[in-house]
Amino acid sequence: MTVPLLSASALGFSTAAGEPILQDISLDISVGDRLAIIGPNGAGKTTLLRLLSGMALPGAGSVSLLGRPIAAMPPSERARIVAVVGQSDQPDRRIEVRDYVELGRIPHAGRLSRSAHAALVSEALERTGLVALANREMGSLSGGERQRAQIARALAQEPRILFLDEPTNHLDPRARGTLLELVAELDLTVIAVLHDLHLVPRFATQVAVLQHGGLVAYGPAPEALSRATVRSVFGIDLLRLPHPHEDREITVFDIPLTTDIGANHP
Ligand SMILES: Nc1ncnc2c1ncn2[C@@H]1O[C@H](COP(=O)(O)OP(=O)(O)OP(=O)(O)O)[C@@H](O)[C@H]1O
Repeated sequence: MTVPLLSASALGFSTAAGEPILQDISLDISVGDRLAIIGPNGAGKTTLLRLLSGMALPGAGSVSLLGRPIAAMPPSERARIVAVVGQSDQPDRRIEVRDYVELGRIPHAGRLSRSAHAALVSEALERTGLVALANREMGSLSGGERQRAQIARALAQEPRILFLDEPTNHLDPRARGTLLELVAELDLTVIAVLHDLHLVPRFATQVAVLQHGGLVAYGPAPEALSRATVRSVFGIDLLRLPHPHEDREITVFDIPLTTDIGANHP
C-alpha cells in the first residue's frame, strides 16, 4: 500500500477555554490531489489548515507527513515539504518583491549555490507574472499583486504540498480563475480553503465540507459538493445547468438575499 503524502486521523482541537472547534476529522491526501476545504464562516477551516500544515498541534488525533508524525518533525525539515500562504501574513511593507520571494529559499539555505537559489527565485517570479514588479516594495502592491507575491514566495520554497488560506479573497472574478488556474498547473499537491464555491468544481480534485467543526462531506469533486450538502451547509441552492452556448454544464449557486445573519449558519 502506498503511504499517503499527508494523513490526518481523528483530529480534534479546542480553545484554551475548552470550547471545541474541530472534532474527529480524518483525511488522506495523495500526491497530485487538490483538496478544497469549504464551509461557512467559523466552521473551522483555517484551524484545520493550521493543524494539517503543522502550524498548530491538535488536541486529539494526529497528522502524518510522508508517513511520519508532523508534530515530531523539525520545523526546518517541515518547511522543505510544506509551504503555507496564510490570510494573516503581513510582509514588511518596505521589502522588495524579489527579496520577499527569496525568503522562500531560507529552508534550503546552504544546499545550493547562490546562482541556483537566484534562478529558482526568478522562476517563481516568472510563473506568477511578477517579473515587472520584482523591484517594487511589497507595500506598494495591490491586494491581488501581493497575493501573487505570497504564492511566488511559497513556490520558491519548492514544497511538496502548498497550503492556501483563501488565496482569492482580494481578487476580481477573472483574476480568481487565473490564480487558481496557475496553482492547478503547478503540478503540486494543494490544500486550499476556498470561499468561492464556483471555483471548487473547476479547481479541486477533492472536497472537504466543514460545518460546526465536523466533516459533513468528503470525497472527489464535484460529487462531494452535492445539491443536498450545499443546501444543508450553506442554505443556498446549487444548480447544474446546460451552458446556453457551449456543450458543457455550468454550476450556478442561487444565493438568497436576507437580512437574517444567522441564515449563514443553517
Ligand atoms: N484561538 C482561538 N480562541 C478562541 N476561539 C477561536 C480561536 N481560534 C479560532 N476560534 C474560533 O473557532 C471557530 C473556527 O475558526 P476558524 O478561523 O477556523 O473558522 P473558519 O471556518 O476559517 O472561518 P472564516 O470562514 O470566517 O475564516 C470560530 O468560531 C473562531 O472564533
